[in-house]
Amino acid sequence: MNILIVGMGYVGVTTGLVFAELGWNVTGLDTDTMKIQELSEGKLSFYEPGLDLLLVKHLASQQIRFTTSLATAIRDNSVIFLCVGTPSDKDGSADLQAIRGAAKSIGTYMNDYKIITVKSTVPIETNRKMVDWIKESQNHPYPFDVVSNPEFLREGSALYDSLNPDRIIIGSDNEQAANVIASLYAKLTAPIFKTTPKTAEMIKYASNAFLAAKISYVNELSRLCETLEINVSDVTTAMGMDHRIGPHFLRAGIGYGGSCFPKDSKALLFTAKEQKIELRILEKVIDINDTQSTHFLNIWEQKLGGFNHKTVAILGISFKPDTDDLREAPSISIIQQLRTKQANLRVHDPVAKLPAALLSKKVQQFDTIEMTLQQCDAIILCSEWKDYIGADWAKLRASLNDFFIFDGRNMLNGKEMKDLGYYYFGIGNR
Ligand SMILES: NC(=O)c1ccc[n+]([C@@H]2O[C@H](COP(=O)([O-])OP(=O)(O)OC[C@H]3O[C@@H](n4cnc5c(N)ncnc54)[C@H](O)[C@@H]3O)[C@@H](O)[C@H]2O)c1
Ligand SMILES: O=c1ccn([C@@H]2O[C@H](COP(=O)(O)OP(=O)(O)O[C@H]3O[C@H](CO)[C@@H](O)[C@H](O)[C@H]3O)[C@@H](O)[C@H]2O)c(=O)[nH]1
Repeated sequence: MNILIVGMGYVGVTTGLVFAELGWNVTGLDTDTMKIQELSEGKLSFYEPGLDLLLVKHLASQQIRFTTSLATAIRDNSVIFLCVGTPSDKDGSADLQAIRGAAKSIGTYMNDYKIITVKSTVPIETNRKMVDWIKESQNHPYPFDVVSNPEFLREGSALYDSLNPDRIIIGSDNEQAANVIASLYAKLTAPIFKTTPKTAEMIKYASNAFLAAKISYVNELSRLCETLEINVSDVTTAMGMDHRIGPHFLRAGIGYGGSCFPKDSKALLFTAKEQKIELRILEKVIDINDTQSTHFLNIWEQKLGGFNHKTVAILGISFKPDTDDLREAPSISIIQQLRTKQANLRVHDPVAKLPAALLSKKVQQFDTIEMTLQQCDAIILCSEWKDYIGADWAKLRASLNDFFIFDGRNMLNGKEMKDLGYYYFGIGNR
């Protein structure tokens, strides 16, 4: 079967390469000609462990190819996966411009039966609307089915997650179309859950909002633990030993970021408001996340005696380790807050680069941890890269002017850092 993937971002590239790995013929399409040119040369436009090698492997095997030629790609492929972006609009709703654009192109260029599968995260009822958008743009009423197949991969472990999913959700009103999509995943061992398109759409949002809620729950708890002088990590480690709670997504920190939790929680809230239903827990989840970094910056400011004219190292700017994605990264909000407090910032990340608009005489990025820490008064850790966990903190002390470490991810051992002579403060973690 020939598969077309529309949208060559994190999800599209990973999905395409995974289908190539499973033995299918894949074409990757994007409107961004530069991206397609680079992919055709074996280069990724983003950092994601393992994908680079797989890209080179499947370019060589000709299991995957890339194009910007919409009409030909649509005609040549019977199964089309939509992996285009669905970013937040100003009002919090999902911007469906790219999805609608792709649907119209498919309607315009299709020449026989197609299964159009939506992998992008889209609001409830979008799959139903897709049918109308495609029909409106058809010159001839070729038959087609629209299937919802939401994606659950995490950045930083996209390949592993896609090859080892906990479940595969297939939402379709047509059993035959659902079976075709299920057959594409036959070599994976994951359970397949078949349902209606709108239930599939809801499963995606409900899952992300629940994971975000777990994080905001422990983040709010971390504020109380901080004042009561209780180590929140000890509390959550023990909580996680209860199999009804589970150990995952209980790490307190400066808040969740990334291209999904912030936008998807807002989009679900928008849908609820449209239906005049209150989702009060979700409202609080978002509010706690929006205020978490400021809550702890204020505490750290007091410990340090003010950020004014202090030199502060920011270690780890990506929204989580093993990615260079800065979308909604808490580090960016922290950098902006510290700039208004007149701090001088020295920034480091193993792969992510600060956008030029954020760089200035007072905000500079360096290539090594050692260079970054020169003459710093304090360090703020924003994402838990292994480079920081495994750093030689005894040696690094020599570069510093003062020894404050504010650990926004509770990634270092507080006792060990104090033994090395640092003033260590975490998130609800003394
Ligand atoms: N990033 C993740 O970890 C992740 C995980 C699960 C689900 N999702 C969802 O998957 C979708 C894609 O996310 P992403 O992070 O891969 O997005 P992205 O922004 O990295 O990539 C989207 C790509 O689509 C392309 N595009 C836009 N309009 C197009 C069109 N009409 N035709 C062809 N290409 C077009 C863009 O040029 C871009 O390359 C979103 O709905 C997101 O919520 C993302
Ligand atoms: O205990 C935790 C776990 C995560 N985070 C933060 O939460 C954010 C999101 O992390 P993660 O979920 O690992 O990464 P994403 O790539 O954003 O993946 C989420 O969003 C994707 C897009 O929808 C979904 O496909 C995935 O299932 C879902 O985990 C990051 O800022 C993490 O630092 C915490 O603060 N504490």
